[in-house]
Amino acid sequence: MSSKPPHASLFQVYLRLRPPMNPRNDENERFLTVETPQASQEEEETPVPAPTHITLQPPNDTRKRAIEKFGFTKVFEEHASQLDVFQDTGMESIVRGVLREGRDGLVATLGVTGSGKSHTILGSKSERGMTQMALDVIFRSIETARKSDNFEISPMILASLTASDHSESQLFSAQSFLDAVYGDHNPGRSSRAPTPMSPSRANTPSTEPTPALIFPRRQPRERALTSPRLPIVSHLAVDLSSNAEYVVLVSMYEVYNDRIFDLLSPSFVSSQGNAMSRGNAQKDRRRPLLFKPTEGSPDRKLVAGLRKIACSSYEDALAILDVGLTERKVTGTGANSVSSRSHGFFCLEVKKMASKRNGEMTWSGNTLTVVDLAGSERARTAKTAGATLAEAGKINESLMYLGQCLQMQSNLQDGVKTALVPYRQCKLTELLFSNSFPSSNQMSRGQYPQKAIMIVTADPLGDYNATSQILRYSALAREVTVPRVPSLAGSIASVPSERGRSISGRISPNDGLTEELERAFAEIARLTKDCHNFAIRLAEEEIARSEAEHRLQAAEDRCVMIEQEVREECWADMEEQVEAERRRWQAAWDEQIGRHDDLVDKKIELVSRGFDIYEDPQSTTHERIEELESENVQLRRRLATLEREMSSQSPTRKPRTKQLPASPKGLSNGLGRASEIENAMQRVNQLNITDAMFSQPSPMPKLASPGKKLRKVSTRKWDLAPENEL
Ligand SMILES: Nc1ncnc2c1ncn2[C@@H]1O[C@H](COP(=O)(O)OP(=O)(O)OP(=O)(O)O)[C@@H](O)[C@H]1O
Repeated sequence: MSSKPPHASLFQVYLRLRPPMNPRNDENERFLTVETPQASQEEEETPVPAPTHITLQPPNDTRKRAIEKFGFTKVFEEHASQLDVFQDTGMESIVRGVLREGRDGLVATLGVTGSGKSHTILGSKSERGMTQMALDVIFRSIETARKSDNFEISPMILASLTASDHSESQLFSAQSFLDAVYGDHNPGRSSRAPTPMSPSRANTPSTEPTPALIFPRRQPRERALTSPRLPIVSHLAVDLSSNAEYVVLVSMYEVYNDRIFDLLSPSFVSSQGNAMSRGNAQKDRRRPLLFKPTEGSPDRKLVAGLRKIACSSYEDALAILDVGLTERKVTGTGANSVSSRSHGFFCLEVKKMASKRNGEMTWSGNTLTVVDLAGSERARTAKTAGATLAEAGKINESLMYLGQCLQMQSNLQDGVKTALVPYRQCKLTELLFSNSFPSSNQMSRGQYPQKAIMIVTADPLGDYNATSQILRYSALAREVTVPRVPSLAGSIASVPSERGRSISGRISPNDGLTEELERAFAEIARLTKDCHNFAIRLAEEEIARSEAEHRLQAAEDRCVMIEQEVREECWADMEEQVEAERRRWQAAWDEQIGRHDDLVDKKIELVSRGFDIYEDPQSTTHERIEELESENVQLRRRLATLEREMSSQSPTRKPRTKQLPASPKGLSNGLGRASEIENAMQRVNQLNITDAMFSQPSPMPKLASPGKKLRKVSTRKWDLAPENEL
């Protein structure tokens, strides 16, 4: 068995073994051994090649399982350092591809939870990971090729970068982004370029696009300020001959529950500012992004609408990485205290600027994507429940699809004509593989398939079943051996022939018996061979069964997840209904209370009226006086009219207005109107009396109704008007 030449596969697959966490305390049996490679016999001075194969020895249980042997591009044993892995996986050539050859690069880690994926990709407090080392190599390489020593990302550069970007992204300078995240208390960042509002920039035409840069304020984490500097990779810097300006755009996203979320534009702030502290129960209110062809890139899918941060230094890029990592979903499980619950994608786009004669800037470049996959896990081992278990279901499902794609890759190498790699089954495989198959159109435009490596991590003392599952679909080659049972037929066969020759030194005369024996031996040999073949088939079946078990496990996880989702939906529905009902009852209650209050008010009013009916005597008196005065004026007018009439009938008589009160009876004459005048005069006199009466304070009690009395003295029309008018 030999692993296939690297160029034949989409991914070069490396295996890295994790050292035991506590060597003294590990009770688990080691199930994985590294095959020692054979040194070339011809050239004795040639160093021993690196191991490429491992053997998986099933645990000694009742199940007779086959021994499996797996082949990889290279196997890194427990003692391999971060730098060994960086150098020997060919990261340098991947970075060179991005910087010089116009080829995208992809580095991903795959493994069971807790096997060391994040350690490999992101490092630890004392050592850097693949991402940081790749960033260091990139920045060291472009610094030597830069035209100017003091390159600063001006608003103009940012604007031209935005115009050249096809992924509908929002671009910000690292400085404005970090200012938004950390505010002013940002020690250790004084070396960065001035802010866009600083005086040195005041004269620059403000062409920087200004989409809202909202980010919950954070306290800078300790790690961001004291990031490790080891291992040193300065010797790996790529020589870039051309003098140009470069900008590195950093973007980060995670695939969580098969949806893509930007890690650099969070939508909510956790109280402690750490994703670890965010309960998984908290609803995900982030807006998922689409992986789609865009207007500027119709034949290639891109994650659209990401936030991209333009960095001109290693420190800036590191700070951005740190911000994104605090947003990533991680949680503590039974298998790993800091377990990644999403597949993290960290994209480093290296943009090279070329200025045209008219001063216009054009940008070209490629992307290095570093992927930290979430680990497959068994609910029993990880002791997960609820939302974390549901997440695990999604993780296992996406890894199962990834396994199918990787298996298809090894089939392609074997020359098996299979259908296309089924990478469109989930977001994870789409993101990992869609750039591996550029269309002929893209190829003609100089877009080559990406260079990709997969680092499979395994714990030789960990979970045998989960590890063998991962190795089965990720290995470039696989061989199954069945432990041989000592052949009974062989031992029997050897005995008579020995005996036959040793006894006489000649061929036995009993030829018939010998022939029969030989036939029997041949039969036994055939049966033994069959038996061996059956054993191999049995081993294959055993593997298929364990794969089916794995799928069953994934399906069960999915069921649990669906159940969880349904429960959550029902719960949300129920809550909504209860809330609606509560609101309805509240409204009815408020209405009832309102009505009751009105009723009480009315009752109070009625009761208070009964006790205190008050009429302002003064205002009533005034009204009455006015009324009577106007009546008086009318009466006087009437009187004057009557007098004029009378005087017109007897021109010799003088008007007797003043005498009227003195002798009212004297008016009773035969003219027919005298009595009327007399009445009127009486009324006038009465009114005068009433006037006098009202000008005095009212002697009547308040409750008495003066209106009634006054009404008696009011003049009625028919008292004065001529009869014919009535
Ligand atoms: N090569 C190594 N050398 C030293 N420590 C290691 C190594 N690999 C892993 N570890 C340690 O093992 C623990 C688990 O590793 P890590 O978090 O990287 O696992 P993981 O595969 O990313 O898990 P998950 O999928 O749950 O996120 C960590 O404490 C890490 O520091």
